[in-house]
Amino acid sequence: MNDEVLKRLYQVVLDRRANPQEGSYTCYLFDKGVDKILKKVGEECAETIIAAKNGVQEDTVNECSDLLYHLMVLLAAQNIPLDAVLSELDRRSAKIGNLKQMRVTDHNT
Ligand SMILES: N=c1c2ncn([C@@H]3O[C@H](COP(=O)(O)OP(=O)(O)OP(=O)(O)O)[C@@H](O)[C@H]3O)c2ncn1[C@@H]1O[C@H](COP(=O)(O)O)[C@@H](O)[C@H]1O
Repeated sequence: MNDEVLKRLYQVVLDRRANPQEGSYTCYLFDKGVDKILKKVGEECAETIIAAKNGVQEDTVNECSDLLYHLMVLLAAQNIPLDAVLSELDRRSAKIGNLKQMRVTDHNT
């Protein structure tokens, strides 16, 4: 396992869209359209909340995984590269890291 897994999953999702395969759940979602994909994102989000509230870590991990997969399908359906989200997260972590560093520096002067 490594942190490239989301990128690989996104590539598989793109490949399913370009090369439809029988029995593929991803193709089924693309066929149904964006409203179905959004419905699934909403369902998986709600299931994640319920699992977390119940406090069973294994269930929460499973629901978060379902949610991330469906988010990958949503990004692909909207023609948004995964890198757009990863870059935004990267930008925020640099910005927030800088802000924290500035607060520490202010505090020490
Ligand atoms: N990560 C996933 C993944 N996570 C969840 N799911 C599917 O998401 C569905 C969620 O279950 P639900 O009970 O909510 O939905 P359902 O009743 O099956 O179907 P709906 O009619 O409600 O949509 C299940 O069918 C799961 O199999 C996934 N399907 C595929 N992937 C990845 O996508 C790749 C390609 O899969 P295929 O497109 O199926 O070849 C796989 O190798 C995996 O890496």
